[in-house]
Amino acid sequence: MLNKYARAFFTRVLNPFASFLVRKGVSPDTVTLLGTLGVVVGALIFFPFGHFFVGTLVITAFIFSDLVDGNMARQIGKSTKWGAFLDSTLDRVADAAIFGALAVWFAGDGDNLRLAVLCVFCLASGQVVSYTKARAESLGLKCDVSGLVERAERLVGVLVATGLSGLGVPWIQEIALWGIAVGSFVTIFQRMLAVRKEADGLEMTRPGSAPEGGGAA
Ligand SMILES: CCCCCCCC/C=C\CCCCCCCC(=O)OC[C@H](COP(=O)(O)O[C@@H]1[C@H](O)[C@H](OP(=O)(O)O)[C@@H](O)[C@H](O)[C@H]1O)OC(=O)CCCCCCC/C=C\CCCCCCCC
Ligand SMILES: Nc1ccn([C@@H]2O[C@H](COP(=O)(O)O)[C@@H](O)[C@H]2O)c(=O)n1
Ligand SMILES: [Mg+2]
Ligand SMILES: [Mg+2]
Repeated sequence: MLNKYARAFFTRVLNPFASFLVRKGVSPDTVTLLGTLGVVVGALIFFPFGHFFVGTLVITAFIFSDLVDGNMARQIGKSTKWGAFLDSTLDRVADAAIFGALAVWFAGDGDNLRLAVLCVFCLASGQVVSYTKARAESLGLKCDVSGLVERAERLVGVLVATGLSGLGVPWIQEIALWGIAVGSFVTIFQRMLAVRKEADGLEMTRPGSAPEGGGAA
């Protein structure tokens, strides 16, 4: 949903900054790499020690690089397959750092095993959500349904709630984590059903055709 409705707005807002970086000769890949590094370092330095508010601000500052890199690539007319691969792969790394660092806090000084497990579930289910689309596309199948909770929802949910929790708002983080966990679980099935439909449709038009791209796991 956010991807559909908020992306255009943020693209317009970030456009001047992306143009500035292009003029300075910065490459989209550099922005992808530095943005991810900032998110990972911000998450690992602050969240495992319970510094939720500052951590959220640092991560938020870097996470918007994910919208800037693609914008820059489009401005210079160099949207490459390598860039798409790098962007998506590092998205997974950033997501793992955010939810993993929160899990470390809750399993340790945060002393809340339920939330630690919930963070691990959010991490794992979020990665599966992304994998469904990546695997479908590698098989030449469309995964047209975005689903209830995509990456933007996961990030906004966890960051807003963690930032507010750092300011002392009670329960907000637990509510957001449950929302992300349930939403991601539903999204996995939404995407699997969509791909199943697409695969069945292709099978009807090309019965008995050999599976494509079967080598990858
Ligand atoms: C007093 C308040 C204290 C609290 C402070 C809180 C501050 C934090 C506030 C906001 C955090 C904002 C987070 C920013 C979100 C960043 C968005 C972003 O990068 O999203 C990435 C997403 C996807 O990008 P890609 O196309 O590059 O990636 C694809 C994706 O990874 C796919 O994964 P999947 O979805 O399938 O799981 C892969 O399949 C694919 O391969 C990959 O390419 O980009 C978008 O979706 C674009 C839309 C972004 C919308 C951002 C909206 C932020 C909006 C508002 C936040 C403001 C809230 C203010 C809160 C105040 C609190 C009351
Ligand atoms: N280093 C990069 C990063 C991205 N791209 C291209 O942009 C697309 C992603 O756009 P976002 O707005 O979601 O960042 C991606 O699919 C690539 O085509 C790139 O070329 N190099
Ligand atoms: Mg990007
Ligand atoms: Mg990305």
